[in-house]
Amino acid sequence: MEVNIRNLSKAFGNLKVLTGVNLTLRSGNIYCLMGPSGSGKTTFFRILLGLENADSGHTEGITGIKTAAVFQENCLCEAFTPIDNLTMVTAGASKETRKLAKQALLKFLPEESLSRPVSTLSGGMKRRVAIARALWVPSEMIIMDEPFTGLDEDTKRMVIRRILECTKDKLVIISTHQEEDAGLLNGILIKL
Ligand SMILES: Nc1ncnc2c1ncn2[C@@H]1O[C@H](COP(=O)(O)OP(=O)(O)OP(=O)(O)O)[C@@H](O)[C@H]1O
Repeated sequence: MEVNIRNLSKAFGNLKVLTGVNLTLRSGNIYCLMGPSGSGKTTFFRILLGLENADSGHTEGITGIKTAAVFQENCLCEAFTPIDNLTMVTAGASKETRKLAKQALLKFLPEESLSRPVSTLSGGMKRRVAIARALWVPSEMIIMDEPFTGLDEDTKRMVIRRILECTKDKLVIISTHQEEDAGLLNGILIKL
């Protein structure tokens, strides 16, 4: 799968956020999107996800592809458990599905945390649930907006190992402020 982004521009009033962005993104790669705060990383993701319209330019190859995302705000259902947060994004919540969701989450979190409401988890634990959910849902493309925020160094490295294991044939785009993350992810650097 190949996604082509051609001459993409976006402004909010007088503020030019994206100006003539040209990129070709291919499955099997992890792209690390870097740029100072306010350079338009989230805006770029929102355009790819269809949540925002570009002012000009276009994207090819993205219509209809299954996409998973980690947003900066986690976007979890706080009253529900981590297991519920995974099963609710896939069809059905059979015993078997719940068992698989639990197995997926155990790679990220201690067992005791999986059956209490997300609202009782720490910030870093919530982040891990959001990442586990994006890796759990069937997808061809995964977008992660600063997924490592709030994770300590060891946890970040564990999460990166999981991302590498789970995304082999997918197109993955991850924004980060740490250039070393691109190295850890064997990622291709994109500077905005
Ligand atoms: N809906 C909006 N209306 C007006 N301005 C907006 C809107 N969305 C984003 N902006 C502005 O566009 C600029 C880019 O924002 P964006 O969130 O894309 O940056 P970012 O690179 O993701 O930043 P950070 O690294 O801090 O998350 C910022 O100046 C922001 O205030």
